[in-house]
Amino acid sequence: MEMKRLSKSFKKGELALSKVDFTMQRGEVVGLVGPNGAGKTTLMKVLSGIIVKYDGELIMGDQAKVGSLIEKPKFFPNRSGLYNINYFSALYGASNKQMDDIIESLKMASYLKKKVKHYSLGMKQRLGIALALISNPDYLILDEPTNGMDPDGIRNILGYVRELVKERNIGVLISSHILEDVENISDRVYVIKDGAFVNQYSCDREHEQVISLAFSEGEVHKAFSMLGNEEGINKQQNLISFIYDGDMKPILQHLGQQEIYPTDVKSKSATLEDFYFEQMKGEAK
Ligand SMILES: Nc1ncnc2c1ncn2[C@@H]1O[C@H](COP(=O)(O)OP(=O)(O)OP(=O)(O)O)[C@@H](O)[C@H]1O
Repeated sequence: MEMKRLSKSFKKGELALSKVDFTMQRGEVVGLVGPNGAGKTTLMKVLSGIIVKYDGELIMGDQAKVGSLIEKPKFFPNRSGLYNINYFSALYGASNKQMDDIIESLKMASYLKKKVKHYSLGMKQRLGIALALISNPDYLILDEPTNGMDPDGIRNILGYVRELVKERNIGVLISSHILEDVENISDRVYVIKDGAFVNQYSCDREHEQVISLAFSEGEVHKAFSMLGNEEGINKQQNLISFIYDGDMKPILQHLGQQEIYPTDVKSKSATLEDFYFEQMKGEAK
């Protein structure tokens, strides 16, 4: 699935998405993160065919099917979950065996006979995922699928999505504000801000470290101005931190030449969260 130079505006002169290039292969999980209003849902709606008026070129394999869970899916609220599942299964010609597998994997059996209007948010999310899978899609688009779920539920859903990718070789695009979840499940993550992709994060970048250097109060400002050209550098009180993938020795020697020595040096593996805040610099945390 490929999207070239996607632009979308809802209001004249205001672009919700601006020249976005996107690709997703079958067999991979792609994350999508960004602040409220960045354009995540709009992109997902275009990719899943809910929004059909846009500028740009969407390229998809012949007869590729897309299943999606975006915002509030349309259920029959006065009917049971089972009724909803049977209704949509009949519509898409899904087999009973296929539906039984989905129900079992999503652990939905205990509340399937309840009316959907009495479902909790997490139950509705699971039903939405089940319905997105009924058409046996090649690509699955999930907009905040773990919203409203308890920790057990989140683990179950994310584990299930990973299994689906492996067993059925589908491609999954998933958004969430829980960056740790996105990092755990994705192969790579697009970071979107103000309707444009600002960067991409690869989830196997183990080599990158977040370095934290502590300085005495008298020296922290001088150290900051000396290190100021390190990418994504941050200063909080007497701590200076930045993402770094090289040898620290030259940096410490550079400071040492001015007789500035950190009182403490710490490093930890960089995470999606570190990367995200580096990209969002200037935004409120
Ligand atoms: N139907 C619509 N009519 C008018 N403007 C819209 C519509 N849908 C989205 N927008 C605008 O497009 C921009 C992107 O919205 P979108 O819902 O894609 O953001 P998002 O990244 O999914 O945000 P969130 O994290 O809050 O879900 C916002 O400025 C929003 O107000």
